[in-house]
Amino acid sequence: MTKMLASVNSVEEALFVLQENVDIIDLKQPALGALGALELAVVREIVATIAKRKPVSATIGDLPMHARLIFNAVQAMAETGVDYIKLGFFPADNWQSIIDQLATLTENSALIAVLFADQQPDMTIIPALKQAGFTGVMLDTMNKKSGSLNQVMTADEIHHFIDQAKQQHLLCGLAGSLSLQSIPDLRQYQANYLGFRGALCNQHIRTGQLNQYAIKQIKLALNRC
Ligand SMILES: O=C[C@H](O)COP(=O)(O)O
Repeated sequence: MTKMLASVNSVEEALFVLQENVDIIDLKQPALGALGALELAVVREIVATIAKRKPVSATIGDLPMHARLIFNAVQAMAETGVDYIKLGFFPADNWQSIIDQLATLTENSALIAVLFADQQPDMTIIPALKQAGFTGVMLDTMNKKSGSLNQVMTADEIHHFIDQAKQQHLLCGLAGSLSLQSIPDLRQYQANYLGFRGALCNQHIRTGQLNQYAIKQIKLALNRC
């Protein structure tokens, strides 16, 4: 079954989606970018409040591709006790050296690499992620105005991504301005989870308030996947 990841930015929102029984509670500050980070103190508070009732993931922010900066951010996030740490691979030519450095953290932390579908991501990196001990890889979009995942990538490209991730036994997720209407089409990929923020909010405004009806509809549609 394809699970539902819901991105939230506060203790209140985390409790709200917990009550709606989403599968993964993802901590992110949408106002700060595609993978905007929450303050570590807020992350710690949410981890304590959720108290293992659902897995919690968190992003480390839209950081420049500096290996030491990313290493430090991942290490600091790991200390909050989140179950998964999501880090974005933004366009750069040093992905391999970043992956190599992070390999020392994967023994104790579950890392999820986020590749950006609207930035022509280099999917040949997927075996290297596995070799370094990453737990998963997902697609998202960097520019939230560029359209949804299935508008910026062809079905063949998405299938290729899923195949590569599954061949490496990595958890694989899909996100990027997904909506309730995209779910029937996304079913074919059999991803481990689909991630949502904008579609969970009033008027699909990702920095706005969560909408209970929208969350329920998406959860129901995913139950049919
Ligand atoms: O990881 C999932 C994201 O929070 C997706 O955000 P979005 O639906 O606004 O593109």
